[in-house]
Amino acid sequence: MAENLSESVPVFTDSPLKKRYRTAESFVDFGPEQKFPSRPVENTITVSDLKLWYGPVQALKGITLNIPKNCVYSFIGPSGCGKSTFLRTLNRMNDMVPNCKIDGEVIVDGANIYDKDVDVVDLRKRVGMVFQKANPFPMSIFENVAYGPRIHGVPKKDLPGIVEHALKRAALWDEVKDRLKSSALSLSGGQQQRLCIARTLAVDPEIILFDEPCSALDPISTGKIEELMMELKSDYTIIVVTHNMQQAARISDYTAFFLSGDLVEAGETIHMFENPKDTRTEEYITGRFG
Ligand SMILES: Nc1ncnc2c1ncn2[C@@H]1O[C@H](COP(=O)(O)OP(=O)(O)OP(=O)(O)O)[C@@H](O)[C@H]1O
Repeated sequence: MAENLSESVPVFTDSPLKKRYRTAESFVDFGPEQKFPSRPVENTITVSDLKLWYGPVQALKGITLNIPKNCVYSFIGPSGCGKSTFLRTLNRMNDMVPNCKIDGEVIVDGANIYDKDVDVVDLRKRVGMVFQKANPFPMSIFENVAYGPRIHGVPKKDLPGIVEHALKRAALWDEVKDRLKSSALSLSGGQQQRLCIARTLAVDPEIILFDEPCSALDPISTGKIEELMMELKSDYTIIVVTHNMQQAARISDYTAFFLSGDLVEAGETIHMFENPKDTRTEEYITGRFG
């Protein structure tokens, strides 16, 4: 079995992609012998012909995309191409935008999240979100993480265990375990972002949407969040909007490239960066535009 698998998978050793990025300022390295088995994947989100308008302006022009379970999926593309808009359609965050109209289907766990009877609060518990700028509540570290479970009716006696577990999972526990009653606003920017991740994890989501989670962070804090996203995919599906192509290449299993409201190309990250099918993708990832 193992032999068959190793025969059937492409092995990238000294690829043009590695050369390209090594000669640029980045540190992208897919490792000496990364293997990408063609395996059957189970999708957690299936999007069909999704269109979105802000008033008269069409921001998404018919997006069709499958997102597999337990992966990191990056959305890339130039400013204004619609990647954040698309991300927000996956847990109906655009519902709050006046004059926003949506057409098409987003199936999560077998049900269209745009059906009339969908409980949006429950949807956002299952599909959590971490924003560009860390936004802790002006309360203690403990209360920030306990907030979600509390409003979802978790008994008080269970909160300390949930908070500890979420903070450990967000790789923050060791840094805050002796100051849980301190204000969350006393944490550094990177710690605040990990606290926001812990807050999201505390309500036990299946999918976590990250909207440029590192854009306000220094390289060390960015590295910690990237490492965390890669660890979390064993239990969650991670979807991340990023402007940083090196980041997409470093952390994601799959990448989708958007341009002017269209999905130009999507697939395994290694294949997209190594051998893009569309010249517009190639131009974007090689820095010729955007
Ligand atoms: N609330 C809104 N009302 C009206 N237009 C909007 C709104 N949000 C986004 N848009 C428009 O929709 C288009 C897509 O925006 P979106 O923020 O999704 O792009 P993006 O690719 O995430 O950009 P960036 O990388 O700059 O964040 C843009 O033309 C933008 O101006």
